[in-house]
Parts: sequence; structure tokens; C-alpha cells
Amino acid sequence: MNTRTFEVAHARAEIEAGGIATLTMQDAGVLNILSTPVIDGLREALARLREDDSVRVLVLRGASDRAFVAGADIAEMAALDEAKARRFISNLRDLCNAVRHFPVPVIARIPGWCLGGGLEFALACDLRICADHAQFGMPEVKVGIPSVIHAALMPPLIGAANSAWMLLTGELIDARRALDWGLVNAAVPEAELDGAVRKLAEGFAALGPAALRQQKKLLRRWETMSVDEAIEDSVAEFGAAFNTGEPQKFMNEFLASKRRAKS
Ligand SMILES: C/C=C/C(=O)SCCNC(=O)CCNC(=O)[C@H](O)C(C)(C)COP(=O)(O)OP(=O)(O)OC[C@H]1O[C@@H](n2cnc3c(N)ncnc32)[C@H](O)[C@@H]1OP(=O)(O)O
Repeated sequence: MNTRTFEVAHARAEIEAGGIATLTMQDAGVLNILSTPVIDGLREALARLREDDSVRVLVLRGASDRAFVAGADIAEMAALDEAKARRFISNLRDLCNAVRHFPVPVIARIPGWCLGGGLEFALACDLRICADHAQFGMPEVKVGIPSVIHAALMPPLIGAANSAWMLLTGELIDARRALDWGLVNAAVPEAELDGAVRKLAEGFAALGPAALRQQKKLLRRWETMSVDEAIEDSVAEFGAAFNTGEPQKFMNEFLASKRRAKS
């Protein structure tokens, strides 16, 4: 089976035969700005990708390499009143939640600016790989609004003090600091970004799809449970894994490879 593609307004999806899917956001400019039409297009594409059982890993990226996403659309937001602002942010929340609860691992490919709603979008992903000149920030306070929705994922990820610094000052941090703080998983030279994302995606695609989906589901569920509840919950989930056939397949392959190495 060859690579399949589909396009919706402002987004293009590519699903390779091995299960690596790439969703590219396409706004009119070079900064990959999240306007309502772009958010709507991404939500539609994610809903279609979610129904595709062949997808084993999803890479999120922008069409332009100047940014992952330089934020929500300031020109659009400048004209909002309270009711419209609620609708706008609910739409962005639903987009970020669609990523956060996407059934397989999601990797953010971050080649440049990753700001405001763009950082929230990246935080909804499971893993973030950036170019070493990328810049990160929550500059919302500088345009008169608080950082909201998936900004709430920051304190457990980078700590209370670092979150307070980013959210209250609106100042940017570079890729090195983002890596030190645990905001990103890896920062690589620009020329190596695609290779690093590819290697990670291929690693996921080679794993058992049922185990990966189960692990992602558990990661999300644990966030809402006490440690004791999470431990009990995972005991049941461990048993259920043995109904998929994957443990038997992968464990027997491991044992056979060890026997071959000895013979
Ligand atoms: C709930 C979520 C809320 C949010 O996300 S609030 C927004 C958070 N993001 C920001 O505050 C970032 C604002 N943008 C910038 O700080 C800068 O831009 C950059 C650092 C990203 C890039 O700077 P440079 O390379 O000098 O480009 P440039 O001339 O500033 O921008 C090029 C064009 O892009 C428009 N633009 C930039 N960011 C946004 C945005 N977030 N929403 C709407 N338009 C944006 C500009 O205005 C300009 O436009 P023109 O060419 O017509 O002058």
C-alpha cells in the first residue's frame, strides 16, 4: 500500500504505508498562525486521522519552517468580545484536546517560533523535538490576555517557578533552556531536525500498535488519578494486553533472537 494523502482547508495529511502520519498546517503566511479557519481545518483532519486504524504515530508540523506555530491569530482576537472570545478559545481547546487524546503518540516538529497558542498546541503533543535555534514563549500577557487551556500542562512539566517565569513575564526562552527545563525532549541542529523526527516516528511505527495505543491511553488516564488508583488501573490493563496477541508475538521474537545468537 502506498502513501495516502488527503487535504482539508488549511491542512494536509499524509499516511505512509508503515503507519507514520504527518499533519501539516497550512495558513496563508509563514508563521503558521492559528486562526479559526486553520483550527477548524486541523480539527477536521485530526478527526479523520483518528478513524484510521493504520496510523501508528502522528507528526504535527507547519508548512513553513520559520515557526511551529507563532500563536493564535492576534488580528482575529483583537476584534472579539467576551462571547466570541469564549467560542474562539473553546475551539482552540478542542483542537489541543484532539491532539492530547489522539490514540497514538503525537510528535511536534518545531523548526522555529513556538509561541502562545502554538506552545499550547505543542504541549498537547506527547513529544517535542526542536531545532536548536527555536524560541519558546507564552507572550499572551504582552497582548493583554492570560495564557490558558493547555498552558495548565506546564507546571507539572517544567515546574512551578519556571512556569511562573514564562507565564508572568511573557519572555521567550531558547531551545537550550527549553531542553534543560524539560519543555522539549530534544533540540538538534536544524539540518538534523527531520532525521531526528523521522527516527523517533519510525521507532514508534515498529512497535506493537495495540501496546502503544494502550500506553498512550494509560498516560492520559493516570493524569486524572491518584498514584494508588493508577497502579490498580494498570494491573487490569496489563492483563488485557495479553488478549491482543502482541505480547506473545514480540516476546517470542525476542526469545528466538536470543536462541539464534547462542547457536
Ligand atoms: C490563546 C492563544 C493566544 C495567543 O497565541 S496570543 C499570540 C501569541 N504570539 C505572539 O504574541 C507572537 C507575536 N508575533 C511576534 O512576536 C513576531 O511576529 C515573531 C517573533 C513571531 C516574528 O517576528 P518577525 O520575524 O519580526 O515577523 P513580524 O514582522 O513580527 O511578523 C510577520 C507578520 O506576521 C504577523 N504576525 C505575527 N504573529 C502574529 C500572530 N500571532 N497573529 C497574527 N499575526 C501575526 C505580523 O503582524 C506581521 O504581519 P505584517 O506582515 O502584515 O506586518
